[in-house]
Amino acid sequence: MKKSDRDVELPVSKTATGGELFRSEIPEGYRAGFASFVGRPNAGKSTLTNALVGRKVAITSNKPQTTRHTIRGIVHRDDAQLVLVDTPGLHRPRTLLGQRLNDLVAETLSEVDVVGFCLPANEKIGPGDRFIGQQLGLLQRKPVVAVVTKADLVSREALAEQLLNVSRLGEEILDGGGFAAVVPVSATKDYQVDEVADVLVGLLPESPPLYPDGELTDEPEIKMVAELIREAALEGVRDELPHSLAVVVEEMLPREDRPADKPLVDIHVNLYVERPSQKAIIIGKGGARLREVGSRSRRSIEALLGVRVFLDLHVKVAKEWQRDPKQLGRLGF
Ligand SMILES: Nc1nc2c(ncn2[C@@H]2O[C@H](COP(=O)(O)OP(=O)(O)OP(=O)(O)O)[C@@H](O)[C@H]2O)c(=O)[nH]1
Repeated sequence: MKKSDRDVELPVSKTATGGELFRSEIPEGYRAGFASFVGRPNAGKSTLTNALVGRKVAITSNKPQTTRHTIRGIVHRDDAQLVLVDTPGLHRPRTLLGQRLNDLVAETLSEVDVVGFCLPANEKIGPGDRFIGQQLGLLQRKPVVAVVTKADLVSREALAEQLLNVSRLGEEILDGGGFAAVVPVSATKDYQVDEVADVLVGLLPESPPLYPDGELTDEPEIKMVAELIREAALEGVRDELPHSLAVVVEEMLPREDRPADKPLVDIHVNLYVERPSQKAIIIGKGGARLREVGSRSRRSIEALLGVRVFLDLHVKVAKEWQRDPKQLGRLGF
């Protein structure tokens, strides 16, 4: 047994959700690395990520130096640690053009160990898939696993046919033998989710864990929650609110008097903007936008924490907070 260099001696720690997340022994043959799901919108990437990460989630916002991408979740297993990250270039190819896309693809090449290319079982392979596939073709020697999602929506025959079509696509777009594997999955019916994890883990390098299990404390958990809310709040209004939004989790506590099998975490959050006009943007007409931000981020927070969450969002104006060191400190910058 060997220990990771980074596996610092921490006391056994409990998260806000009660999970025990410390492990000091690393078995022989342990694998760890980064994977990223790509695929056109609606392909099932997020649902699969959530299903994989499930309750075993450990959240951390301490990004290791090897990646600048957002960590969606970490699958901790006895034999491996699979870190699921976003690769923006492949995620939303249509918003990027030419060189920039190529750069992002090259960046991905150096930063993830394996790519999971999601293709829905119930939809024909289309130009969007092909486009992403071609970009993946530029990732020389990077294993690409084709994940045929939403397998529950089609018959066995249709699934078999789609698997064949996907394999053919792999041979067409990837040099040297196509996809490393083609795996059907249903994230909502929990069919083959572990299989997807096994295949991805099998393609990771042997390595000690990138994130010590025991590192998880409430602090990075809170940062991650803030990051998720910030992302949801900026969705679609990034241009109007470039860097003017700070999210502060004021309190995150398990609610008392809940049955043990139905825990609930209360999260109180302030969103700070610089101007009243920005506040209006965040809140939206009749509060509609803020409600949407709340429900969208609540879903991802619940997936990450593995518990139900009550999310209480407030928007406040903190004038010119970016230029005021005192305010910056208070807002966690
Ligand atoms: N029946 C079924 N539906 C699924 C499955 N996985 C995802 N879906 C549904 O497909 C839709 C899209 O899933 P997402 O996981 O949001 O897809 P995505 O690829 O992350 O989408 P973007 O964020 O737009 O890129 C949602 O309505 C899911 O509920 C599955 O295994 N079975």
